[in-house]
Formats: sequence, structure tokens, C-alpha cells
Amino acid sequence: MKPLLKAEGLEVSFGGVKAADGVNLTIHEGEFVAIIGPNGSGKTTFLNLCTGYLRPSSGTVWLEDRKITAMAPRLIARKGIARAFQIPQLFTDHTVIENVMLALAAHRNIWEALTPLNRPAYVEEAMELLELLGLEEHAKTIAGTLPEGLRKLADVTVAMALRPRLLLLDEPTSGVSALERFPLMDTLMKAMRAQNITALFVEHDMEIVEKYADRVVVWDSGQVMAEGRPDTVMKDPRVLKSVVGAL
Ligand SMILES: Nc1ncnc2c1ncn2[C@@H]1O[C@H](COP(=O)(O)OP(=O)(O)OP(=O)(O)O)[C@@H](O)[C@H]1O
Repeated sequence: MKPLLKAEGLEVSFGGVKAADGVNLTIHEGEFVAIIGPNGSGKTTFLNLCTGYLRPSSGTVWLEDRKITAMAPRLIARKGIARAFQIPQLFTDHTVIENVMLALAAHRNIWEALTPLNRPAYVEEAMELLELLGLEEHAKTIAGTLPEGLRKLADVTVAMALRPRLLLLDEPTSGVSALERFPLMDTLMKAMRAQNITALFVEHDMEIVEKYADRVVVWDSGQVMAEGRPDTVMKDPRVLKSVVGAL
């Protein structure tokens, strides 16, 4: 498998806390990788380092053969890394399809306000994405009125409109009812496979990790403490003790 994202020796501290303490991790094209670990172990810090919201004091992040460590978040997004959920990215007063159309326009650097909403080609492209996420019936719903599960799918649709190669997801099933979480993940997985998107997701729900992740990476104290197939990693006594038991 071809490496898509590579982190080497990432370090960053806040006061005395080492939120990244020599992080090394490679994500391969087509993988669906889960990150687990106790609160405060540095999972979100890692996503922030990959998207340019934080700069490491040392270490490098590569997207294929390009160093992205010192790039601005907007440039990194243009190079192909998108993020969903942690940053509220829906315009809550606009309809779902308008949100997707604005993201399509942003991706193409068309900034004139309202222009994208008048372009028929964008309607078609946005509808294709909405159908992929099963949201076609909600295209004209005001985004701010969507229930949580659908809001998450709309958020992912907006992220996908940026045509990412790698999508970072912060807890895709948090706030979603027990009944809805598997159908939500099924829809997300199907959409990502259809668009050849590689994904990295932070998750606290071990059932979701076991069912959907190709690989799981366990974080502890700013470091990767274990990684591998979920069925193997979840049996590792160190993981059970320090991570799964603590979740
Ligand atoms: N901007 C910041 N300023 C100060 N401290 C920070 C900042 N971001 C993270 N930290 C600290 O760095 C450590 C790692 O935090 P991080 O949010 O990355 O952990 P996490 O594994 O994502 O936790 P959680 O599961 O609770 O989201 C914590 O001790 C946190 O308090």
C-alpha cells in the first residue's frame, strides 16, 4: 500500500505537557484508521498538527512526497486533507445543498458571494454528493434544523465537496443514538469508498472501532503506544489496561 500521510518525530508542548512526544505514524492510501486513547493523550493535537492548526516544535508531516508541516491550514486543505465535526463548518441559516455548493465553490477558489448558488452545474454536483450520503431528501432543509445524525452526514458532505484525499473525522458517532450509529457509519464508509477517500477517525466507541477500522492506533501520553488490526490490538493487555479500561 502507498503511504499517503507520514508523520515523523512530531513534538509539541503546552506548558509542561508534551501533547506530542515523538509521534511517528504512516497512513496508507485507502485505509480506514481509528485513533483511540484516553482523554488528554494527544489525539486531537495530532489532527491539529496534520491540518496546520498547530506547528510542531520539531518533526515533519508529509502528504505523499510533499512536506506540509509549515503550510497554512487553507493550503493544506487544498492539498487534500479535510476535516469534519470538530470545527463547525455548516452555515446553519443556509439549506444543506447551499452549504455543499459553497464548499464546491470554495474548493475552486470562486469567492464572489452568491455566485455559486446561481450555478446549475453546482446543483448537479452537490446533489450527486448528497445522494452518496443519503441526504437527497434533505437538500432544501435549513442546515441548522437537522437532527444530529443527519447534521453529521451533512458535515461530511461539505468536507467531501473539498475533494479530499484524506478525511479526518473527530468522533463520527458522538451524540448519535445507539440505533443510528451503525447505519451512520455504513453510509460514511460507503461514501468514502466510492470517492477513494482515505480516512482517519478519532473514536471512543470500541464497537465502532472493531467493526469499521482496518487498523487502530492507540495513543498514550503524546505517543503511539500500539497499532495494528483491531482484533489483535484490543487483546493487548497494555491496551486493555491503560486505554480500553480508561475509556
Ligand atoms: N491549545 C492548547 N493549549 C494548552 N494545552 C493544550 C492545548 N491543546 C491541547 N492541550 C493539552 O495537551 C494535552 C493533549 O490534548 P488533546 O486534546 O490532544 O488530547 P485528546 O487525546 O484529544 O483528548 P480528548 O479525548 O479529551 O479529546 C492535554 O493535556 C491538553 O490539555
